[in-house]
Amino acid sequence: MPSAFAYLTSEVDWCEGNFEHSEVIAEYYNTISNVSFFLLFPILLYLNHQYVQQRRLLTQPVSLFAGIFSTYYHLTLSYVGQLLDELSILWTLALTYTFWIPKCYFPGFIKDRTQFVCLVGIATIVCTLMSFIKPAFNAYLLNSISLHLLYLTCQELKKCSNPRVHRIAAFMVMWWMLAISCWLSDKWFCAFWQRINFCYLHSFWHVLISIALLYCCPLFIYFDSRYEIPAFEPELQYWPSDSWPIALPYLALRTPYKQC
Ligand SMILES: CCCCCCCC/C=C\CCCCCCCC(=O)N[C@@H](CO)[C@H](O)/C=C/CCCCCCCCCCCCC
Ligand SMILES: [Ca+2]
Ligand SMILES: [Zn+2]
Repeated sequence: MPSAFAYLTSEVDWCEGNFEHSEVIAEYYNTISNVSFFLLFPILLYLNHQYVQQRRLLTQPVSLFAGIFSTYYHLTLSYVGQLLDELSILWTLALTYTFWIPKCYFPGFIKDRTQFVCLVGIATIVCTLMSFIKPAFNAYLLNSISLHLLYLTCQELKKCSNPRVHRIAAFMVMWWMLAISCWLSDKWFCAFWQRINFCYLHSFWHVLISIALLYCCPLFIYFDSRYEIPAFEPELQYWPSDSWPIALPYLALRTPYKQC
């Protein structure tokens, strides 16, 4: 029986041909496209430094682990690589949920954040154990979390008339839809993509979901700051400037309201 660390032992093999461009890298483009995850964290940290200073909180460092393990997974297509890839995403999402879900979205039977942390902890442990049984199924489960994030976004948008916030949410949804279409298409229609010799959709997914997160994170920290740091006025802005055709959204915290 091959070791769980051995090449090509993972349950899922993506559409890109294996060892086509290198003798050591199983899926070349799927591996190098992970660079987008490594760029994500420093960009978010740099742009949203005011928020980080105030809240002393940003779980995005964990997205670096997602990048490292995703690189290892596509490089080897090993069973351990697949597990680490999924578990790093699962635990990043769990951390994000425990810190950022506003209290008003807790289930009715939950009284405070401590109880909510316990609930998320139990769900995460169950999903971690499930990963060992059927890692391929867990990938669908992880993607379905995006639907819950979408629901939360809709609920928050109902309470907010700021057109900038609505615009950033619309861009986030657009990038996410492009990303998820690539992920699903690579999985389900691989025979078609092989026929036309274009098997790179999973690497497109890596880049597109990173772009979606560039919109998702400022948006969610904007919602969070309205609940948790009411002394500041949050404002979504674009770097380097609003007028540039390509610009990155970030959260600026305006000077505290004057207290009488
Ligand atoms: C401050 C608020 C932040 C909000 C949410 C941020 C959550 C960040 C969580 C995790 C980082 C995601 C890193 C993705 C790594 C993907 C690696 C990968 O491609 N793995 C595949 C195998 O190679 C695997 O099949 C993929 C599994 C599914 C991953 C699902 C990730 C969902 C991330 C949520 C994105 C939300 C975007 C907008 C939603 C409307
Ligand atoms: Ca492959
Ligand atoms: Zn991947």
